[in-house]
Amino acid sequence: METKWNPAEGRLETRARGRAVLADPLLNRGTAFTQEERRALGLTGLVPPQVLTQDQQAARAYQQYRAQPTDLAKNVYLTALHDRNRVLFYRLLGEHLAEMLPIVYTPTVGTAIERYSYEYRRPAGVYLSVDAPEDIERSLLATGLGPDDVDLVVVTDGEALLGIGDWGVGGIDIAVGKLAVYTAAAGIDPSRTLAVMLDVGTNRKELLDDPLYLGNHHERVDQVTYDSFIESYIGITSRLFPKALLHWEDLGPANARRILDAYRDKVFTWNDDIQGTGAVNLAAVLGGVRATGVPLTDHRIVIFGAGTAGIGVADQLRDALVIEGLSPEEATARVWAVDRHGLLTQGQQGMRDFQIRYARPAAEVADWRHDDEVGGIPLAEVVKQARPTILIGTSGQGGSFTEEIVRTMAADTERPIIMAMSNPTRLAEAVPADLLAWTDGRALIATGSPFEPVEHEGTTYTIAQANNALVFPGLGLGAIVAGADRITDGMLSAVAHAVARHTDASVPGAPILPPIARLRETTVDVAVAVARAAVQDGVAREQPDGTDATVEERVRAAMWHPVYPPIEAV
Ligand SMILES: NC(=O)C1=CN([C@@H]2O[C@H](COP(=O)(O)OP(=O)(O)OC[C@H]3O[C@@H](n4cnc5c(N)ncnc54)[C@H](O)[C@@H]3O)[C@@H](O)[C@H]2O)C=CC1
Ligand SMILES: CC(=O)C(=O)O
Ligand SMILES: [Mg+2]
Repeated sequence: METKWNPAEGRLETRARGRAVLADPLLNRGTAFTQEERRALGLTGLVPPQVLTQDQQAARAYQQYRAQPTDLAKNVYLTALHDRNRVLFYRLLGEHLAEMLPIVYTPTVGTAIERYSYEYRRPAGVYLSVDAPEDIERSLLATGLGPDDVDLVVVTDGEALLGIGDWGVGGIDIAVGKLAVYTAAAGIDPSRTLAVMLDVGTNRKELLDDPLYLGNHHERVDQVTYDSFIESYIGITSRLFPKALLHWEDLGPANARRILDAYRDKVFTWNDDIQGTGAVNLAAVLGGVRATGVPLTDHRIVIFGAGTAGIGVADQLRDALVIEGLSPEEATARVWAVDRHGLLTQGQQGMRDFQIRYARPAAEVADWRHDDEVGGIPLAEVVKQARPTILIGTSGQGGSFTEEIVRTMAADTERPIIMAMSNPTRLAEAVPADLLAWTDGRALIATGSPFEPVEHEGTTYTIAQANNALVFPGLGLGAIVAGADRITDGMLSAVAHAVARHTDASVPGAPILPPIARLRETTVDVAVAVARAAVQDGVAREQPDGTDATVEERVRAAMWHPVYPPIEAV
């Protein structure tokens, strides 16, 4: 590689000179290069004479950011900064995390994905095509990264992006967005990460018909071709970058679970939508349950949208109920899962493998109301009959928690816990102001995308954001620090409990999750808990000595900070 970090000297060493320096976002610091650095790197005359401090650069960049007319324009501005000067991008993002996360992540990243081929400026990450599997290795090597150089790879195939569906190659934006959160929250070194787009086609006709669409112009490939491509990708990536955590994002429901089950015991991999969402949901439930004063084992849970995220959520709630003393059967029976054809019920046609466990016995629901349009027992009837104390939405169906449904639930439950987890904002199953109005302020609420606080009868309610962003950075950091080679259920459970320790929702209006503005602090605790769980579960290659302080010191020391390091022309 042209540029290398020299840990012994604590400096970057580069053979790059002149315009090549300015073109490399990991090296470029624009007007902040000192005169000496400019001379050594062949930059004299290639940047304006004045040398600025990073503070001055950050203030100017923030003004430019604020001057952008729309959220999409802000996203495009930040993407350009990310592609020009990565240190400055993270400095800005870290300083204005609560303000900018909705721009680089949900909800605006959803718009950026939809507009990808139109707003395109520069490539980001690595694009692997199903039509040329023989190029996988060459493309990954073209990054110049070697076996010790990569900690984390975020990959998507663009099929189920947030709740907006299949946007093909535009999915690269979610991989880049997730990496931005990893670095901003957990200080994962951005030069040690990779965003990968697996282009296996798209089934969105408007993209296929659009000559400007930048991905492969064919439909998604059949399963045999897909599986063989995935197998090649995993084999080659884990051989080239043996230490890297392979993060899966926004795969379609048919593939997400199958890939996780096939590989989670073989390589260092995890699925954010299944496992990360499960962990953040459990954290919110634990925070909410504490505020209700009713033990977890006495709660009844309805999940609306039994797909990748919904069943991931169900699985971790079920595991938590088992840890609290229920048998696996009793724990499973606490969950009613509703999908597009209504309540999952034994004998129902077309259920996915991973849904079957949650299908209710036909006898239990024999006299529950069937809705012909839905083709099964609708959510409203499930809420009426099952009398949930916890209602979770992972359906991507905006507004589906109607006033009638919420009022029915709240009639039976003192403090209903209601989580509208679907993204982006317009797909939330309900909005917080309505939930508070319909429950006289009694609901304990979380949403997947950020919402402003709500005033209700003299109390200000801060709305918890139940987004896997609250957990995946710490999970990644803890796993990397521990030198883990697998992600275990114990590590996920540790994540949820670590996050839940950061909340006290007993105060009126307080959120059931810690705020995004404190994400970096929460993340350190999550990472410590994960590193300890990795040791306990026997998957850590680096053995910390077991005391909290030491693990925490190791975690903090591993965090990258957005400062310009010394640089040496070699
Ligand atoms: N807050 C968070 O951290 C996360 C939120 N999500 C959100 O959850 C939603 C679902 O994401 P995935 O599980 O990845 O997608 P998915 O496609 O795997 O699951 C969606 C499920 O909803 C079902 N569904 C569709 N229409 C329905 C209807 N009318 N009634 C009931 N069920 C219906 C589908 O059949 C499918 O099983 C998305 O909006 C996504 O943004 C996903 C991951 C994390
Ligand atoms: C947050 C996330 O992973 C999703 O909405 O898919
Ligand atoms: Mg996702």
